[in-house]
Amino acid sequence: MRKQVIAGNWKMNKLLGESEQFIDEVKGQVPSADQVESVVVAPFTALHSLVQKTKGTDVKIGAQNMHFEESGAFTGEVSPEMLKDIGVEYVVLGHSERRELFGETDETVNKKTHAAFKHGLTPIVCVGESDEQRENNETFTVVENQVKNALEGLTTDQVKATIIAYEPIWAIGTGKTATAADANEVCAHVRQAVKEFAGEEAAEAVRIQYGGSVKPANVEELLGQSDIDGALVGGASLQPESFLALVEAGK
Ligand SMILES: O=C[C@H](O)COP(=O)(O)O
Repeated sequence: MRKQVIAGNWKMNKLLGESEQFIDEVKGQVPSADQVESVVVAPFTALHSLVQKTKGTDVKIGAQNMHFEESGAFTGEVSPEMLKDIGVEYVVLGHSERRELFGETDETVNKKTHAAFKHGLTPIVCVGESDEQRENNETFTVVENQVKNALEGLTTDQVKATIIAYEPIWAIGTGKTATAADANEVCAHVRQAVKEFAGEEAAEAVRIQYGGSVKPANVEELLGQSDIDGALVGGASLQPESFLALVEAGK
């Protein structure tokens, strides 16, 4: 049985004080990390403080992106070592908004995934199709290629430790959620792609989240699906009570 992982991706929201207040409200309320992984993926500006505030609690902290290089002339970027140095444990890679708006590619996602493991960070690798690709019945091909390109060169153990987030672009921030059955069908195809790429053991171990307008009203049905092992949540993760409802559903 795979442990569910619920990650709240705040995107470009919350000032430092708001971030700290959120953690103060949830850190003693989330279920044990033995039951469900509760991850807050905050802006860079809050990461150090939130890591300090969550030490010894069941709340884990993640970053929304990072570079793959160790250091150098990459203005505006943050290195894997910088995240590890302040105690960040997870990093979201290849989010569709970074692919669409900031030129992220399968190649850079793969380099970043390798860099994450090199520095002891758990990658949450995002894949998902556009509305047009869905209309053209290209969903399976798109996500399969993104998965295999992201995992290229990883060891079996690294694949097993990777979290893959299936996020249909047309469901992100739109209020349109894939039906649980449709989401599960694609997540099962992602798992099959992992099996073909890295074998049965890796396919059974890898955790696959669904993301795209997840909220307390629909999370139970989604997490009850055979091939969905968690959720990557945007809007509904910004409020403490909503976030707590989401992680409770993951127990
Ligand atoms: O990273 C989170 C996804 O983009 C989903 O965002 P959303 O829950 O606001 O649709």
